[in-house]
Amino acid sequence: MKFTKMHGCGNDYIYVDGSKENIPKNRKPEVVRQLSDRHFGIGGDGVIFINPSKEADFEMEMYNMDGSRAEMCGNGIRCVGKYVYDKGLTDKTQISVISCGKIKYLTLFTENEKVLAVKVNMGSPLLKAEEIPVVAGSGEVIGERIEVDDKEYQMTCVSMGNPHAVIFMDEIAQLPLEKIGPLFENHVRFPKRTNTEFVKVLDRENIQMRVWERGTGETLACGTGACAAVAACILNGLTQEQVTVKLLGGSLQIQWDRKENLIYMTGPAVTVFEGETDLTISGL
Ligand SMILES: N[C@@H](CCC[C@H](N)C(=O)O)C(=O)O
Repeated sequence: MKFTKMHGCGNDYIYVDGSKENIPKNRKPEVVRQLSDRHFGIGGDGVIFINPSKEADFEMEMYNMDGSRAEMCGNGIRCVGKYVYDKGLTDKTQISVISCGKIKYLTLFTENEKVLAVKVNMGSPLLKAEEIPVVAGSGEVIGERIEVDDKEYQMTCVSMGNPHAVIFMDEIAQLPLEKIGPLFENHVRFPKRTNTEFVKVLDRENIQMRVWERGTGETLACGTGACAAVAACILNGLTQEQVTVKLLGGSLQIQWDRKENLIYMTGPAVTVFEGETDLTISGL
């Protein structure tokens, strides 16, 4: 099986051309776990299949490291844009990509025929509790109390197609994410589990963020998480509409255009290496 290893701000995935590599859908979770393993596989935060689509230019089929499917992936979709352009699968610099039935629109920024950065219209954030989903009284979950490991936190919940709980903190550098991350992810209030963003507001234009991702653990960056964090900042009156999100692996520019109610994400997309792997080890 041929693959390309790519990352966006250090959030690294294994990219596979689904039109060429025919892996049965029911075997994908197991193959994903094996390929993502950083000791016994290629290593990555998960696997993304790029498939043909009738509704959009391309389809993104995204899996977390544990083999679970995710509805959307912000860093991943920028790399999909780079993959299809750099490999000549399109010559357009404005493309559409569908994931789990939702179409996103990408603008590709190129230099010397290669994509360096991508701006994505990530659509409107969903704020109603049942849309996220989070167990709460009806309406939006903004600065609501949640108890984790005998400690009280205030969370703001946002769906960017996938679920996010945003927690504001004065300090995040020393936070024991390995301990508290899984407790948020699997908390009884999140029926589909959750991604959790721990955010320190630096000023009205800059925030710092660490993330515990559903199905993967702590990653160096999360694009949908950065969008959710900025939406949460604005809902809590903490920042302006255009914000730089500083993550462990780099920075993303996020804008929530309140008039159009659309979130735009701009950031890098990088190819690390290409290779071929023998899938017979997983019995295929
Ligand atoms: N890292 C991604 C999000 C990947 C999916 C997430 N773990 C989930 O299960 O929802 C991003 O950049 O958005």
